[in-house]
Amino acid sequence: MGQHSAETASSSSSLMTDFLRQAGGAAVIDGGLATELESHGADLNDPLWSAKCLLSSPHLIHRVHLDYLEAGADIIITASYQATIQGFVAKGFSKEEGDGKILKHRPILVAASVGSYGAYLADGSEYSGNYGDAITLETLKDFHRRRVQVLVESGPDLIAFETVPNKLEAQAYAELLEEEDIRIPAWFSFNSKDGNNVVSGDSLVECASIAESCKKVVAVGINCTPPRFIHGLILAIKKVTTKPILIYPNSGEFYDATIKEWVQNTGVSDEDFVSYVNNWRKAGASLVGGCCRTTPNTIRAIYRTMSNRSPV
Ligand SMILES: C[S+](C)CC[C@H](N)C(=O)O
Ligand SMILES: N[C@@H](CCS)C(=O)O
Ligand SMILES: [Zn+2]
Repeated sequence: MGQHSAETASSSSSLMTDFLRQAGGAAVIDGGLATELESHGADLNDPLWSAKCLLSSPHLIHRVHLDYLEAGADIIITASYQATIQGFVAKGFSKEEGDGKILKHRPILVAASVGSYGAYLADGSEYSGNYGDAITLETLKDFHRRRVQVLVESGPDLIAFETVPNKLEAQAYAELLEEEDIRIPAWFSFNSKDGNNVVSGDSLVECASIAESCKKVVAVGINCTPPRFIHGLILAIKKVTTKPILIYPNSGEFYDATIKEWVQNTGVSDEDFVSYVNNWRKAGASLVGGCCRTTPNTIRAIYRTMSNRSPV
């Protein structure tokens, strides 16, 4: 490893720990972006899902990011989850456009979202992680390569590889970060539907170990997963990582991909969601927020609960 890349690796690895130290030992991540876009009237029944608003209503995205910052989020995640080169080309675009960067009034990190190949399929495959034998490590690296480069060129503080459903995609991201010599640190966030493995059935511990061994990864954790599973998942991740642990669960509701709606009205209320937060912190999570079906109210409540932060 040359001197330059050694320096990069060390500045990458300190970004999150420095940020957490400054924030008092823990930080708040924002909540569901798509959920809020919908509640402001956006129709996300589209192959691009929330990324459709980058084209049709960027003012709404701006508004939702500000709402989350006002609610207390220290880290906001961009609308690029389902923004893929292939998805925009299918809409008749060739090559253009990037994300704007929000003005910082206090230390804030902007995390560029990268949703999985399954998210691009727009059929809920990010909750199965079953891509079939035709999809190989190389396919996945090639699928993500250019979009990751485009996101990096837009200057985010972090790349958020989120809702990662299987081990193959985690491996693809880790190799891509190295091959493309990406200088922006990343987090890996997996999802689970059994509180034990990631959604494909691959071992969470093995997935988290891939994140652990990648120098460019500065935090590892779980998102878009029911709150009731989170405590056990944190304990599992803790066995294999020294990196900060992040969690941003969904409300606990179920996504029906055929009708593209959240169908069970049995989600966890904001109060209940927040009642978990101290336990998650004690279990070892230092970054806490919300994913689908959580709102600025959820984040405000998390922020209040975490206001007496102490180093972990
Ligand atoms: C995290 S899920 C709710 C995202 C949407 C899905 N990829 C779809 O397009 O239906
Ligand atoms: N960042 C995305 C996550 C989807 S699982 C969103 O909040 O809409
Ligand atoms: Zn989600």
